[in-house]
Amino acid sequence: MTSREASQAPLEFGGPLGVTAMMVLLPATMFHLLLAARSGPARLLGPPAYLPGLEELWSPWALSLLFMWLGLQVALYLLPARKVAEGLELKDKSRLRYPINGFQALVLTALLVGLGLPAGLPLGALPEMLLPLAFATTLTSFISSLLLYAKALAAPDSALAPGGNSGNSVYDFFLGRELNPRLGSFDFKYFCELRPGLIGWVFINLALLVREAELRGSPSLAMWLVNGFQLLYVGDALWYEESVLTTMDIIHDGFGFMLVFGDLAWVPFTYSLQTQFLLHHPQPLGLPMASLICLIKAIGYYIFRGANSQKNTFRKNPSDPSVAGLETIPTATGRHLLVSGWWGMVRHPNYLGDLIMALAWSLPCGVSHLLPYFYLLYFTALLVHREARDEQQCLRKYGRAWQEYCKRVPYRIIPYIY
Ligand SMILES: NC(=O)C1=CN([C@@H]2O[C@H](COP(=O)(O)OP(=O)(O)OC[C@H]3O[C@@H](n4cnc5c(N)ncnc54)[C@H](OP(=O)(O)O)[C@@H]3O)[C@@H](O)[C@H]2O)C=CC1
Ligand SMILES: CC(C)=CCC[C@@H](C)[C@H]1CC=C2C3=C(CC[C@@]21C)[C@@]1(C)CC[C@H](O)C(C)(C)[C@@H]1CC3
Repeated sequence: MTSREASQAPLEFGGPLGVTAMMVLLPATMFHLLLAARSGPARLLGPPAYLPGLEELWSPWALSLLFMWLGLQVALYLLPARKVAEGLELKDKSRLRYPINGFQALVLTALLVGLGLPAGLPLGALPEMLLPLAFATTLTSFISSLLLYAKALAAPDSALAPGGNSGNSVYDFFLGRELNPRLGSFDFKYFCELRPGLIGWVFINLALLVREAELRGSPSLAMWLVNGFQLLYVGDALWYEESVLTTMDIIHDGFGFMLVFGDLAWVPFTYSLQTQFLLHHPQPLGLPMASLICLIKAIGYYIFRGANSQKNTFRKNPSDPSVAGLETIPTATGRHLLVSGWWGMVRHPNYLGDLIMALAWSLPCGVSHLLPYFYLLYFTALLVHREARDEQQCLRKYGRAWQEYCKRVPYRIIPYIY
């Protein structure tokens, strides 16, 4: 698509007004959740228990800690990788190369933290710093997005993202003008999508567990479960790091405020909401209920991993024995669409598995409060919207073959319901 064609593409997220509202509402929601989790009533809806002053939000220490963390993750990204993968073909027919060493970065970070703890690393003090850390990360996200936008103004047409190149500067700042901003071989979007925020989320969870042990003698079963489930999710994302190269975020979306803030701030500070809630609102959890929750998580993970792996294997090598027997329909592009197996059940089985896992992350927090279910509610909205965006893109890509697929597999995410 030329930049002129792209500028005529329909605007998403409600256009410039919609994205302006999101740039205010997303950080405001994140701070509301951080404050609500530590307040007595822990209300999801309604005004915050109190409004923090600037002295509670701004801390040079938090900013230094954030930069040390980003520096560590950059250093780990630059270490030799077990594999270098190629991305999908770009407009100019070239392919970018990406290091596959995210899991290694997680393990090395864990080793460093593990060695640091007996040497006096005050991990249990981190929960007290969440508010200033989130503030520093939000400021950093705004400034980095501005720098990325300025960099993109000088980028050639072929480097622009299909969506974020409308000509409206507010809209393009939010969606991101450039598809794959890089400094040399360092890829900002790929780095941010899987490293500082995702790995940061695991260590924020761990810090909350350590703090609970300091306060109450030992971590609760609920805290162990949420930590374990979310560690599995992040470990899985990094183990299968290469599959992120075919997601909408990497191949379609530019790198603007939405993904910068989403990756760096939203993921670590709001996805850890359940463990934040549990620190301040301990919940009793018996073994029978814990076993049931583990079963729900296992079912969700089975569907999520099965569906994602089936599609990735099929896209890489359709004659792989694990997918060769599946029924498919041809498309004019030469590619095929799966119509049996996981992708014959609903059109987004991976979303279904992800949503079931999201439920399992909230259940250990009991049913007395709505707050720990925020992730499930937000994630449902995000996936319903994402599914609609993906359908539009697939319809454009595959035309009649996509319509045929929709006829053969009429449900989007939940069999017989939606
Ligand atoms: N925790 C979080 O915050 C988030 C998690 N996620 C998770 O990320 C994962 C990836 O999601 P996402 O990037 O949205 O998209 P998907 O992995 O669902 O990929 C969609 C693409 O798959 C291909 N496809 C669709 N149907 C078929 C079919 N029948 N046969 C073969 N290929 C098909 C199409 O691309 P093509 O044909 O070009 O290959 C389509 O564009 C999901 O598990 C999701 O739940 C996503 C967003 C946020
Ligand atoms: C509301 C808001 C700030 C929107 C930005 C959305 C981002 C938070 C998400 C967009 C796509 C994402 C993905 C993951 C995390 C959340 C964001 C960045 C992901 C890395 C989570 C782990 C998964 O296994 C995944 C690798 C498939 C996934 C990729 C998409």
